[in-house]
Amino acid sequence: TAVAVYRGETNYLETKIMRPLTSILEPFVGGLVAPNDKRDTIDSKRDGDITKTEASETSQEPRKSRNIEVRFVNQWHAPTSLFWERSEDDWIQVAPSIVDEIGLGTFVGHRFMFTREGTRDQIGDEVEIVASQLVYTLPKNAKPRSEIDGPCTDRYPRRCASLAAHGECDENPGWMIVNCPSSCEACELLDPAKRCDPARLNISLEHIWSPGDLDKTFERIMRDFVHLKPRALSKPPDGPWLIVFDDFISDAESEALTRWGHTLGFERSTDSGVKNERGEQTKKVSQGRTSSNAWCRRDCEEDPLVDSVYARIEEVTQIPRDHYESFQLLKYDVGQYYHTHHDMSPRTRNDAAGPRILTFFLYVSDVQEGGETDFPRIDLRVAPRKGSAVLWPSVLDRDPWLQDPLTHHAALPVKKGVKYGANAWIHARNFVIPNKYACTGSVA
Ligand SMILES: O=C(O)CCC(=O)C(=O)O
Ligand SMILES: [Fe+2]
Repeated sequence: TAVAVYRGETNYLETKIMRPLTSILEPFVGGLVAPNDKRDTIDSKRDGDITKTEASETSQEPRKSRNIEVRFVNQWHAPTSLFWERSEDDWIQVAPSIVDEIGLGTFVGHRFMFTREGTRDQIGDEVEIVASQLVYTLPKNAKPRSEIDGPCTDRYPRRCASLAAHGECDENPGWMIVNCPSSCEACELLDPAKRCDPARLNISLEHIWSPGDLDKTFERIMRDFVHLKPRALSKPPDGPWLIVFDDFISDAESEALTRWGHTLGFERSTDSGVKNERGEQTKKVSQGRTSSNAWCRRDCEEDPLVDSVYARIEEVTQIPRDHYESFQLLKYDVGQYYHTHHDMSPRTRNDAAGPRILTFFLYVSDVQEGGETDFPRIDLRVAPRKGSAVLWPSVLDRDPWLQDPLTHHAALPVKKGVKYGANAWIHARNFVIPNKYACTGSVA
């Protein structure tokens, strides 16, 4: 098996190298997944992606016998990510951040490319591994492909044409416009200002809450959902609302969420950086957050045991589910944590979906020791207990466009056991439509 050396993150990369084929093109665009490639006909719907990738790995078997270890050197002015070609015109990220260089196990004939860190923005040319060369350098003066090919060029020349012919420009417009603008004849929509204009997306500019609605929502929850055993650890006027539900999800629901996390594959959590000119948010391996996570989309979201959790959150918050991000499933091993942060970034006020206004955090497992959610500014800690949940606002009652700084929080390190959790983030406006059009960089 390949041995990876990656700036102290050996485990992460080893995992990626040993099973790169289990994760589909997820990291390319904030919140979006590549459409299933229609060239492969897949009978099993649920496990379609996995079936497909296993098959393509087998077909590469003979090439793997020519394993070599090589170094990739980044002399470009900014950090880059590295992608392999998994099968013809189908690329997958294998190294999220190369500041100077990394070593990787690979095989002769394998093709790779560098991209701008955390995006699919190709920098320089594609290169093929040859037996006589052990070092591959991205030069200082390498140019983004978009500068050479023109701004409106497909990133996957063959695949884009095929996907467009199968209607994916309408089915999956965000990923398709960003990656296949030429095949979708959508050059003008590459510009996020145009693509994400709320008027074009036909979404209301209104905030779901008027001033005063936040307090009313929490008061109603305390009054009407006694069977979920809500306890207000903090409430106005002494502090922000912070409600723990001792009984929020069933064992079956908890187990379904954990199972989905493993099926989809937990990957090291990322921070989001700047947006590029196509509106893609760059992603960096997070320093402040050492957990791993997976996004519950598609089949996961449709699982009745996940659907029922969504339905309960809708009932409790009275905010429709098209304001929610997909569940972010989290896993913390011993020593892993998330430093103090806020879930709502003030700059998201201008996003089509508006800022996050509520966090529903689900505790999906018991933890033997550690792993509390800590709210340092109000001196409160919530210990994880399987089936419980905590709910807090990210914004202020008197002006729900503004961040409430008192709900900064952290996940304290797990000391013993494994912690599983799930975030449901709720936005001021419709999230689903902007997300479909690649207008919600801020997924993680
Ligand atoms: O794990 C926790 O307790 C909190 C996680 C969190 O704050 C987040 O993912 O934004
Ligand atoms: Fe958080």
